[in-house]
Amino acid sequence: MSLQQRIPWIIKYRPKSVNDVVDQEEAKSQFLTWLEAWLKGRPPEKRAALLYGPPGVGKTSLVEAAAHDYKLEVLELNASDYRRAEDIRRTVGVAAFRRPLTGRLMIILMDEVDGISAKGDAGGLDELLRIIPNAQNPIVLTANDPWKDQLRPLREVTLMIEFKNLSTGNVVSLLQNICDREHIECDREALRYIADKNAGDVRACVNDLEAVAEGYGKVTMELARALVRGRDKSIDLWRTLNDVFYAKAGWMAKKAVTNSEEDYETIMAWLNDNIQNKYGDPEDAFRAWDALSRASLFLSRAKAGNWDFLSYVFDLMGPGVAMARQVEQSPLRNRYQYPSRITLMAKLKDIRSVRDSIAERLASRLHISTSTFKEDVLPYLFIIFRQGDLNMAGGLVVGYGLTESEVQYLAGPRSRDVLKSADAVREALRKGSEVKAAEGKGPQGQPRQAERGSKGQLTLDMFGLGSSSPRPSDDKGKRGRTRK
Ligand SMILES: Nc1ncnc2c1ncn2[C@@H]1O[C@H](COP(=O)(O)OP(=O)(O)OP(=O)(O)O)[C@@H](O)[C@H]1O
Repeated sequence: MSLQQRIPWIIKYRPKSVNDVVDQEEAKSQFLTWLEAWLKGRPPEKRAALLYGPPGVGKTSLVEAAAHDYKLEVLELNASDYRRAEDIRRTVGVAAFRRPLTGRLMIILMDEVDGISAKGDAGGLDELLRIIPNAQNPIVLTANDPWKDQLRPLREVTLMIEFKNLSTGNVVSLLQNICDREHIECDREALRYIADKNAGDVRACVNDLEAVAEGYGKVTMELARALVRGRDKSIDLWRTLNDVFYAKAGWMAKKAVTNSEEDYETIMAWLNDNIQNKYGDPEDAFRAWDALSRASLFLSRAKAGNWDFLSYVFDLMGPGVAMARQVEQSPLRNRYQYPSRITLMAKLKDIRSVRDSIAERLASRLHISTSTFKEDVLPYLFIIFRQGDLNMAGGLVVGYGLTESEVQYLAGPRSRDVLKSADAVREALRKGSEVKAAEGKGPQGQPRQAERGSKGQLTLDMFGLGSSSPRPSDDKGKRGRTRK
């Protein structure tokens, strides 16, 4: 793994062994007794265990840690993705009766079974109930709230294991341990503050700790107070971005955007400006930006009253951006950056209108349709403006007469550099014109294009924007003009 990549602390410090799971002694003992019955070849009467309790207290961690200790495979599924009877049959149904090649047991882990709704299930729950009593592999279900009515039959056939919130003292020690291993200076009182604010949710605590430490290099009470109290905004946003960019599956990214306290446009602006920071591959980045621009389209339709479109907005902003990263690489290590004000405004106004205005103007210059432009040309413009040669980008700005907000759209965080480069191109063109004029006035009075090019001067031809093209708007009247 390259140094550029970083692993979020909740993954880095996930318990590797059952001993690392803190403060859940009773749950641990119940779960291990149940699992050991399986391992001894005497499957327990209840062949599924239902681990329940508040979020972020170690339910999933315990299952993964036990699998690690006993060298068992885990098949992890998300119940909300496996609602239909057919899906359950194809996944849990097959796995429950099959031994992996190692011949050892395989734990089937279904997260969030309380996400199964009675209405939308199309038989998923019934199918699960049919499989459990005969399963040949241990099935583990997790839930935050197992007391919903429709889960009653499931409660009857599973071993219910309760997980409680961790005590503040244990959470503080856990956070202190992370700080020590990261060599981060921390104030114990600040850790206590973070633990209190999150009321036993270790995932939230570790995320908050990382947000403070990563942003400031230390964890003081002052920082914890300022940041953790304001978590609804800054930390929630940070968490949303992290959960999208580091999502291992589409549903995780979707959950991140739907659970965020931020408004959709703000999340979009942040994602937009940080895609480049996180995705090193231009094609990944393009796919992510493309998904975002579609999300923006659906959002405007939703706001026009078609609220059904909101679910597409979530799909495109979350899984659309997360799954755009197809290469086998972790996101880059770069820190998140605040979207520049102009970008934010441009995005909030409407990303699409900027895109459409570029498409309309440039498509007619290139004699292609706007949809061909968007599909075949725009991706290259993104690459040139965001990662390519600045001189080329500057030339395109001048040649196509792009406005500042259009440059913002194409270049994102690099727009200032591109605008500067465009100024340099204008200046070079101006000087070129002066030379031309001077040569025109010379004794022979015969300036030759080829000679000027060979002197290394810039011309719009160099950018494929020769004089046959219509003149760019902000260049009108300047080309060929001489300065006295
Ligand atoms: N008891 C614990 N001991 C050590 N680390 C923990 C514990 N509980 C949670 N964590 C940390 O918090 C992260 C999230 O925990 P985990 O996924 O196990 O929570 P969960 O109870 O399954 O939550 P959810 O109900 O939201 O799925 C873990 O990666 C780990 O870093």
